[in-house]
Amino acid sequence: MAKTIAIANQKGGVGKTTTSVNLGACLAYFGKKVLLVDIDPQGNATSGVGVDKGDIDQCIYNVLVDDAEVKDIILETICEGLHILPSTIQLAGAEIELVPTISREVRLKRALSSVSSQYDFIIIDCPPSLGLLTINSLTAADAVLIPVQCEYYALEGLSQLLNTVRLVQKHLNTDLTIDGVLLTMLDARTNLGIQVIEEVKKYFQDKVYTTIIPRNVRLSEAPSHGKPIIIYDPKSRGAEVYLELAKEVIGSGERVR
Ligand SMILES: Nc1ncnc2c1ncn2[C@@H]1O[C@H](COP(=O)(O)OP(=O)(O)OP(=O)(O)O)[C@@H](O)[C@H]1O
Ligand SMILES: [Mg+2]
Repeated sequence: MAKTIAIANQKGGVGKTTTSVNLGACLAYFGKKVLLVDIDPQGNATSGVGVDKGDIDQCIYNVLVDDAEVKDIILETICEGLHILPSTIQLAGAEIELVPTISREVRLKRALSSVSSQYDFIIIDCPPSLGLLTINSLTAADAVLIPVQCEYYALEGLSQLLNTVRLVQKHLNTDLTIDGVLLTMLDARTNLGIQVIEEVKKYFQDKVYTTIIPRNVRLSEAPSHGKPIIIYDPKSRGAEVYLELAKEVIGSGERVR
């Protein structure tokens, strides 16, 4: 069985997709079999691994709404060992279309269980909201990784996210753990970044990843080339830190297959 990690924060632009794509690619680089699940209608993780959204007939929308088989929709990516369950803008309708359906919160979990044994890790890139798509992700996950940008108001909104995690733990997925907070986009030249690190560590203590992701221009360029950083610029600082994060994630325990 794969270890399933949801990358979630309802705040926009904190590094969820950058982390999903690059953690996924780096885990695959270390020989792990990885499924990247794009559950954001923006489809940034899909294009970030080189898949042209215009070429896709069916996406995760069909899995969630039409009960399509996951195995028929998964695509290979430019990284060996990294597969993607893609998303397109069609998914935007799912949030509303799922509302009146039976077992609407467990659809992703059920769908992924059919392929889980084929992977070491399943990484879910969540949208910037706490709606049904994020609830489905938290219900399907063993762990949640929360990217937090090293900026003012970094902790704002986190109590709402933690509350949602607690509700999912109580009602839908008792096994869900918070594996950690990942500090992202640190600008080491500013005192602000250091202050945010201290504040986050005070609040989350040992639940903060040792790896901290700095601001790195190569990381922001890579998506427009449809490549994860280890392919776009393997010698960059961005590649180094995401490899470090992948090691940390592998070290913190895979499920025994
Ligand atoms: N470490 C970094 N250094 C420089 N730029 C970064 C870094 N991480 C992310 N970015 C850039 O910041 C922007 C937001 O990142 P990203 O798309 O990963 O956030 P997100 O949380 O997925 O956003 P959304 O909530 O819209 O899904 C993107 O343009 C991305 O390229
Ligand atoms: Mg995103």
